[in-house]
Amino acid sequence: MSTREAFESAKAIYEKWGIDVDQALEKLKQVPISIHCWQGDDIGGFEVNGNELSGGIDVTGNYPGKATTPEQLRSDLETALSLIPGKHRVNLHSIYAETNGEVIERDQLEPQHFEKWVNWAKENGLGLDFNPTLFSHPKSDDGLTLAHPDAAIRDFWIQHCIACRKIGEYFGKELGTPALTNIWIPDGYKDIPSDRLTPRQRLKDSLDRIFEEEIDPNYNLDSVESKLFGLGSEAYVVGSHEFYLSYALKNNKLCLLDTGHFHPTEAVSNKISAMLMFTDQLALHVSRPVRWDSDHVVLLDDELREIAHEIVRNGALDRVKIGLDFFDASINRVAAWTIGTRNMIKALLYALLVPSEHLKQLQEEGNFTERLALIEEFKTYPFGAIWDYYCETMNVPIRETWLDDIKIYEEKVLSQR
Ligand SMILES: C[C@H](O)[C@H](O)[C@@H](O)C(=O)CO
Ligand SMILES: [Mn+2]
Repeated sequence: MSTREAFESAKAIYEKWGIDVDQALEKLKQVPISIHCWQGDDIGGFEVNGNELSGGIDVTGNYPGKATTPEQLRSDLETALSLIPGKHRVNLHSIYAETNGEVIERDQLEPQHFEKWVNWAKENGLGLDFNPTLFSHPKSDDGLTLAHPDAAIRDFWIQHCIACRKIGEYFGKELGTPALTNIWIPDGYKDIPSDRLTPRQRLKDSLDRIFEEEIDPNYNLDSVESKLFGLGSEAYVVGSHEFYLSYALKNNKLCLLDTGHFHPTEAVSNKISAMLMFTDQLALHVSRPVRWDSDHVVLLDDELREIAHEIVRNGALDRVKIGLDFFDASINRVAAWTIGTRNMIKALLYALLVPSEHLKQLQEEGNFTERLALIEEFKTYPFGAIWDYYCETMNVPIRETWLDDIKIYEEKVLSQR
């Protein structure tokens, strides 16, 4: 049976439930996923005076072929993008600046240092998102940045974040789609703090200064990313969820939820509807924590599907900015991007192919037996045939055939590095 024939027969099965499969595929095409560049080089970046990764995050593994130049990273991203259906975005960190061999301190970064990324994004029809980098730097060695007791250090990082918002604005102007500039800081303490308030007051003050200048939201949007703990900030993180949720709501910023930044039984899927009642937009870093914030490659697991259900059935595909955040150096890095991003898209498609209105109605009627029965039966509906057809019509390999492309790329390119 051809992919098309399998699709037609699967489509008829979904249509019995009133699901418009063609419309679902059209919707899916419009959803950009922000793919994080840092999976390609283990969050190394290209600073001339680059430092070891710090900030309480860690990448493990030494699979050969990591990108060590911007050209290599872009080529790896292009390969991954050729295996992922749809038009997407690439998420950069400030450490990916290209400064022609010159040392440019982070507070001095300018749009010109990202001109090559912008030209590349234009050539490839991509949007760009951005992040100031407040780690892997001598001025963050003690694990404090925007909440640092030393005003000079705080000032340095404030200026860095201001510079990054201008770079985000430049991305948005050049590419015709607003950049999401996301602030995540490592600040916290390893052991029980004697004062939780003062660092939070300093963080609030720093953020107020960073966001003082209004930037047209058509060009740049700001988000703030919370965390529960990190290596070295086990007892206390200044930018906790409650801190940033409150800050974002009060200051009209996007609150960014990283799926690895909560207690192990706390689900981000359960937060989305609650937050969407009080905010226009929110942002995600979809990741996979294994026992800790380990940033494993995203799987098509229950929680990913639940996140997708919450976005789709609440009509929030344009209100939730979906970004990815994982880094696994123990496997082929291009494959890691491909697996994780395809899974995110699969989850959205899965959610688009569920009779959500009917399931909502069953719940309203208190018919929990039928609700559970249908949710479970839909798991073995011929979803794969619709996914294959989507991949084929979007000109990317179907099922696992993309692995052949990865093997060729590994042999010809990655293994030669
Ligand atoms: C590199 C990223 O900015 C970083 O992973 C951050 O988003 C995070 O999640 C830290 O735990
Ligand atoms: Mn994150």
